[in-house]
This record gives sequence, C-alpha cells and structure tokens, in this order.
Amino acid sequence: MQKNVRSYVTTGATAGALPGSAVQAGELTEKMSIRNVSFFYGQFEALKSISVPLYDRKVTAFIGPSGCGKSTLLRILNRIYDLYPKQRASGEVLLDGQNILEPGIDLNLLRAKVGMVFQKPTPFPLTIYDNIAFGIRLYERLPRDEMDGRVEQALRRAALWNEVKDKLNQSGLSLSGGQQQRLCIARAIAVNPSVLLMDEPASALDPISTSKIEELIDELKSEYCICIVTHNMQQAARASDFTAFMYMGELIEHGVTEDLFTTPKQKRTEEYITGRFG
Ligand SMILES: Nc1ncnc2c1ncn2[C@@H]1O[C@H](COP(=O)(O)OP(=O)(O)OP(=O)(O)O)[C@@H](O)[C@H]1O
Repeated sequence: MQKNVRSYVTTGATAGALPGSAVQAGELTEKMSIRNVSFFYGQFEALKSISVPLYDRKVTAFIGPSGCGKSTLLRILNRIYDLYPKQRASGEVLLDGQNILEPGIDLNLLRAKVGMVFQKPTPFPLTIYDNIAFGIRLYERLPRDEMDGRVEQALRRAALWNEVKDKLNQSGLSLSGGQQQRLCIARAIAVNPSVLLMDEPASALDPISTSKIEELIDELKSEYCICIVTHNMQQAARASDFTAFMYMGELIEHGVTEDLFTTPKQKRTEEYITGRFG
C-alpha cells in the first residue's frame, strides 16, 4: 500500500502541507495506523484521540515532556496494557490493515509481530543462547542445528555475535548493560517481528553503548518499522525519520524529523524543542 506522504503528515487539529522534505512522496508504506486512540487508567484519560501513522522501514520517534503519554502509547501497540486491570484503550490500531484492539486477537502472536525493548535491559536469568531460543521455542519446534542458526542470526542482526559467540552458555546477566540491551533486541527480532518498539532504549547506557544502539537502530530500520520513545531530542533528531511531539495526552505535531526540528508548525512544539519547557 503506497501512499503519498502528504496525506499522513498531521499537525494537531490541522493537517499541514509537507515542506521540502528528506522523505520523498510515494516511498512510504503505512505498517501501523493509530486512529483516534484514547487510553484510560481507570477514570483518567491519559491519551486523547491520537491518530498517527507508523511507516514500514522508517523510525518514528515520540518526544514530549514527562507524563505526556509516550510510554502509554507504545504499550498499546502490543497490548501489554491488557496484563493490567482497569486499563482500557479505544479507537483503532491497524497492523497490516487488521485492528489489533479488537477482542479475539491472538496476543502471543501479536507480541511476536510487535516486539518491545524496555528502558532497562531485561534479559532472562538464562544463558545467552537460551535468552534467544526461549522466545523461538514458544512458536516453533526446531531441530538443534536450525535453532543454533536462528540464535546466531538474531545475535548477528543485533550486532552482538562477535562479542558473545565464545560464551553462549554464560548467563545473559553477565553481559554489560549495553550488551544486555542488544541481547534484548536480539531476543525481540529472533521471532521475526515486523514492528520494533523501543522505550528509551539507551537512556540507561553510557555514551558508547548509546551510539552502538543508535547505529543498530539505523541498520535494523531497513527491515522493520521502528518506534522509539526518547527524552533525548538529539537522539530523536539523529535516529528517526519521523517525529511525533506529544503534550498532556495529545498529539501536537507529527512530521518528517528534519522539518519538525527546523520548522515546527505548532508553537508548543517550538517551545519544547527550544527548551522553553519540559
Ligand atoms: N499505571 C498507571 N496508573 C495511573 N496513571 C498512570 C499509570 N501509568 C501512567 N499513568 C499516567 O498516565 C500519564 C502518561 O504516562 P506515561 O508514562 O505514558 O508518560 P511518558 O510520556 O512516557 O512519561 P516519561 O517520559 O516520564 O516516561 C501520566 O499522567 C501518568 O501519571
């Protein structure tokens, strides 16, 4: 489904024209479509009718001050919130055209298709090998040599193979923080997702590990639709193709990253990116 980029770019209440941009019209495929999504923690409306496209093979960054709803939005996209009582989403989230908010969706399959990486690395207390194999075994029964191949492939794609190939039987917890985060990315991509969600994936890491994660995001976007939440505006500017600015549960502006940072259309976006609040 190829669409003109212009029809996707939204700025709060008013759709805006796309200025001369780095992303050319006609090359975008909408992988996920978030349509009029609201979210409630009990009576509290944390998200208010958000609509935003997530494009295949592009990185979309969500930015905004603390508490604006970035993580909440990400948690909707693989229905992690379903694990908690009294949390409820309305609206539609289409993944390849199917509304994943409908009842009856296979949540295990959804979470394989929409992988998630959290702020703090969360390896299982298992070997490096089993951290990857565990997820694959939930969906597939593979002979040992095929499983070995899948584990290696995932670790290679997460740029970790060379550092761990001689110690696959050591605990995942024995790795450094940055390596643990790449292990979590390898675990997510081992089950062949089409979307990768990353909630501040580098905020707990040192600058070198952070730049490795950013390089990895840049490589992985040739295969996946990637969505990152970040507090770090330089990171959003460096790592993403599209940026969405949120404020108090609303989507204020969404557009090509370069355009949003150089010529924001909304006053609140400009105030935020120039450091006047947040
Ligand atoms: N479990 C919860 N129960 C009730 N309210 C919650 C819960 N989790 C988040 N909220 C509220 O929902 C709103 C959005 O929170 P969310 O964590 O999505 O924001 P955020 O933009 O990701 O913030 P941060 O940048 O600080 O991580 C906030 O007002 C927050 O207090």
